[in-house]
Amino acid sequence: MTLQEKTKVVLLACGSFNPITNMHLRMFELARDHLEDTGRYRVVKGIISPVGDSYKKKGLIEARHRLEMARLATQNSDWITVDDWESQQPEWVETAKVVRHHHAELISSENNNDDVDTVRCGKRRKLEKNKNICQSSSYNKTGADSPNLNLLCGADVLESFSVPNLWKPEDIEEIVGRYGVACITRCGSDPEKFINQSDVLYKHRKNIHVIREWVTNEISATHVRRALRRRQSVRYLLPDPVVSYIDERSLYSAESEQKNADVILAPLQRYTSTN
Ligand SMILES: Nc1ncnc2c1ncn2[C@@H]1O[C@H](COP(=O)(O)OP(=O)(O)OP(=O)(O)O)[C@@H](O)[C@H]1O
Ligand SMILES: NC(=O)c1ccc[n+]([C@@H]2O[C@H](COP(=O)(O)O)[C@@H](O)[C@H]2O)c1
Repeated sequence: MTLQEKTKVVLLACGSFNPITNMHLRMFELARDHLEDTGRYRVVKGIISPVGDSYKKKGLIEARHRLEMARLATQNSDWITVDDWESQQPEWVETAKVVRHHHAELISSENNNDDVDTVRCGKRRKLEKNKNICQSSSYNKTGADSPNLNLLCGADVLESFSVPNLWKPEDIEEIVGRYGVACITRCGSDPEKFINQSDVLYKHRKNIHVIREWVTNEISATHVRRALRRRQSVRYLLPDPVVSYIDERSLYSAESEQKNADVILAPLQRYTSTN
């Protein structure tokens, strides 16, 4: 299969990123290697979409800080970008809607003959140095193919599909059926078993790429926030500029961890109250 015949893929990661960790960045690299190793895909862009404040997760600090940390973490990447559309919405936005929004943006940039890879990240010059992406950009102009948008997530997110009142069944169907998922394994997770046990996931199993992280790695934002509250070092768990950003503003404390402590998570609130 020639480069031009491969399906272009854009990876979209939705999450709290409270704060962004090296594992969040590694997810993108793992997924790109895995998809490109199949010989069928060309990963042209990664998008990080931090959730808005109205998600109301316990300990969630303001989106402007989470966005800025994600921007600092990706400033040297030539393919991963940060997008603030989701976090700017006045209400919490379902992930299916976020995926739909980004897919519509991709299609519209294709139709406008924009470079899918560069249109919204403002890193045109840097990207043009990347031969692979340069070729894919010129290919876009022919309009010969349209990119796939895959939701990039950890296995915990996939497994959360079965939590009552957390996800609408039609949203799950849309995410896995229409777009597709790139799922990174986490300690204690068994995504293949989970897919087998779920009728909707099994039906769309060809759209779910399970990507094994062999170097089992439990860097989690929860662990990072805990270490910060205890004044322990988080260096090498987060990119250096993110560590400095947090330190300079003392972003995480016992007090910040109590944010939203008495509030119900937005999806639970939305779906429980409409039932
Ligand atoms: N160590 C990890 N291995 C695989 N996936 C991960 C890992 N850490 C985070 N992710 C994934 O990154 C995405 C965004 O993560 P998010 O910030 O919402 O979760 P988190 O790091 O687990 O945060 P928290 O600990 O605050 O719940 C999710 O899809 C999550 O599954
Ligand atoms: N029904 C839904 O669309 C739904 C439910 C729960 C979480 N999510 C999303 O999953 C992501 C990860 O959330 P957590 O940080 O809680 O694991 C967030 O972006 C959140 O918006 C979506």
